[in-house]
Amino acid sequence: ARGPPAVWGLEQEEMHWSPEHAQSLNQWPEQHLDVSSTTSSPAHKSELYPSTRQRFNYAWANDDISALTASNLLKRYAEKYSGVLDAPYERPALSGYGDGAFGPVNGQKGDGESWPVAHGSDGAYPLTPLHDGLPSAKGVVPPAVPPTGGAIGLGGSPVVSTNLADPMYPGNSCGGAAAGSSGLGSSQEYPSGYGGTYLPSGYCTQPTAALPPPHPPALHGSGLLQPPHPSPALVPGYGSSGPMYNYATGSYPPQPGYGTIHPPHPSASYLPSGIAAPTPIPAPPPATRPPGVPSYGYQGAGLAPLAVPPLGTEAAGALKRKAFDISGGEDEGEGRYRKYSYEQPKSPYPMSDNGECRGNGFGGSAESPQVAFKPGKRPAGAGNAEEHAGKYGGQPMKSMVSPPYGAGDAPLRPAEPFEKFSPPLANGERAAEPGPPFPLRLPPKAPVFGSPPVEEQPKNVDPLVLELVNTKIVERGPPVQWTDVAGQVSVKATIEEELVWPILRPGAYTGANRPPRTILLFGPRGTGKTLLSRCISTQLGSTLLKLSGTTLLSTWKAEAEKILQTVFFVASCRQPAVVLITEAESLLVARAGEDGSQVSKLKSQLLSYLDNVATSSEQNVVIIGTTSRPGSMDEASHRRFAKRFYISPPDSMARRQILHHALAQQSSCLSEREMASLVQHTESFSGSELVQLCQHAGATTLHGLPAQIQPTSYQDFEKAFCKVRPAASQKELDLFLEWDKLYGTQH
Ligand SMILES: Nc1ncnc2c1ncn2[C@@H]1O[C@H](COP(=O)(O)OP(=O)(O)OP(=O)(O)O)[C@@H](O)[C@H]1O
Repeated sequence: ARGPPAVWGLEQEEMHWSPEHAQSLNQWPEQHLDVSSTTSSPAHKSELYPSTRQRFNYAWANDDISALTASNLLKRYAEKYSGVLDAPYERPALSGYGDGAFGPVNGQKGDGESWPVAHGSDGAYPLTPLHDGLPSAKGVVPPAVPPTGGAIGLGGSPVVSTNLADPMYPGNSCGGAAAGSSGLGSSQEYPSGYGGTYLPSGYCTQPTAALPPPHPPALHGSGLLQPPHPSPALVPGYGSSGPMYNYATGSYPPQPGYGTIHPPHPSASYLPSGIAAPTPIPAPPPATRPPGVPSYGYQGAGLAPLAVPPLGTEAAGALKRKAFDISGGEDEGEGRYRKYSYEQPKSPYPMSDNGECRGNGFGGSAESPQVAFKPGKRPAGAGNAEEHAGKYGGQPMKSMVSPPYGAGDAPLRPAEPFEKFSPPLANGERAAEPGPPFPLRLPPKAPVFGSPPVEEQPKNVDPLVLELVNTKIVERGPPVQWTDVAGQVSVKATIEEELVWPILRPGAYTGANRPPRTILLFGPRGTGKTLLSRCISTQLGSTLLKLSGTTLLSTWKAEAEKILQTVFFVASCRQPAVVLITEAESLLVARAGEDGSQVSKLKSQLLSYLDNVATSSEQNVVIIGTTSRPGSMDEASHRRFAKRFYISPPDSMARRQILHHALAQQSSCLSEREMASLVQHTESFSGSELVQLCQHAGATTLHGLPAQIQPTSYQDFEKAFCKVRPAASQKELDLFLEWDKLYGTQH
């Protein structure tokens, strides 16, 4: 038999293809099969060899074949090819294709040379395109997939198997010897390592006598036997241009049990024997990385993966936080917001209403033994206060290196206890400050906003203005922790989840929900908006630049635009940075006043910065605006802030905490009932007003006896109430609530 003509023509120039060849090949089935009858029973088609029926369709389709002839042919071919057809796909034709099938070995076979064939290629040709299991015939040898090991790779690739000198099958009694001597193994191009028997045992099942005769020498000589595989890639082991197996045998260590083998892939040359070339696995894009993937630096640094709450659960989170607020934080011991809350202070004011304290408005309580008030103790760690104050209180900062977010060993969150409220002391030192979670400055980065690096002095930045910004606007106050802000539990939780964490872990927050970079805090004066902003800056480990809108328009009016520009320039250079603009409404006022031209200029300048920060993905700059008059801003302005949080006056628990800690700074004697009354009478007081109230009450006592002898009493507070009143009326508070409903971010 001759090979199928359809695939031969590709190298016709090389093999001197001519129309005569085509004609003779087109007649190949008739000539070879010697068909003489056109009758064929359907029974023959369906019954005799149903499994191989399709493979011989070309015979049945011939009109000249008789049923008997066809039946005999089928039977004969079935016997002959049963071994081939039913064999695993790697077995057949490896030597059957031999050089006859694959053509010139390394391009060195001449057309006129004889082509030794192991056991004939007669059957291989017609079967090649029909055998579904023959990858080489179908052109599906996957050269790009290296075998995973010597044995597997060899077994899985028919081509490689052909090259295999298999000591396990030394005496191939069923043609193997012949193949070894006359097949590829004996080819002069192959060193001895490839010689010997290279047929797997599967060939033993094929009786040599049953194999069809080899190609007529005339076909070889005429060059008509072209390789059925036109692409050298399909013949990796033998193609002259195939790169896979063209290696010197000696360069590969012998494989145990298989003798010398070819390497799985050229790129595996650096690998020890038997190890497949690694398939490069592209790193998943950051957008698809789940939080636990170790490619992230902060986890690689040995930090435990943080369970980052998924975005998109805002509503559920808000509900939980609301529930927490409504319940007054009763579940805070177990709740997730415990860290945002003050620890419920144990009252230092026992029931001592027996008249010992002067001006006790509650009258004496005979049952209540009086216990002298002990001034509030400094929490543990107070010994570090001086050290800490020195660190943040005027001494030059030693460490100006940014926390290595995502790469270093620095904790991503400070390990603060989150239980104790320890507000900043009046003189700037901290009582129980655990210290900054990380150094507060970044190395200069390439700035955004189109400015050059900080090393290069920008031409359009006035050095004096730059100095002003560095000295007056860049804040160097003590760090503020979440627990330093009384109340606002749900706001703090929302800000941490939606702003702080995403900035600290950029890889964990990707996709459509870009973390907000612009926040508006609105509420009555003194409710802690600035304090909360400083806390956010601390949590981010960022530089804080605090700019007052009214100061910009009054004191610094002449240089207002330059200052605003320089503020954002410095922020860009000192990322991560928080630009806090207090009284933002003065810059974003809806209607222009007398100096409308300058205000509108500043307004558009600020709005462009807001847009820039919100859209740029390259920068770690957060803009926080605070206002106590949100209604005076136009909607286009306040909507530039991605989140708008209402910072309400403290609730009763927060008031108690603020009072408690304010009084801890001075000597006082208030019973629990007095404290409860105080909390009750200070509704709608802001935090700032509560602190003022305590200061006034404490100052009253100084007029008489020394403070340590005359602690602050409730009567002192009664007098102080005359001086300190809540600035926000109930009507104003209602307006805040209304505005919050309209424009505020639910949390
Ligand atoms: N929630 C609070 N927890 C603890 N202290 C508070 C709180 N709110 C206010 N204070 C006290 O009041 C002081 C002033 O607060 P802060 O400046 O943050 O208020 P504000 O809302 O920014 O005021 P303004 O609107 O005038 O800018 C703080 O330094 C702090 O001592």
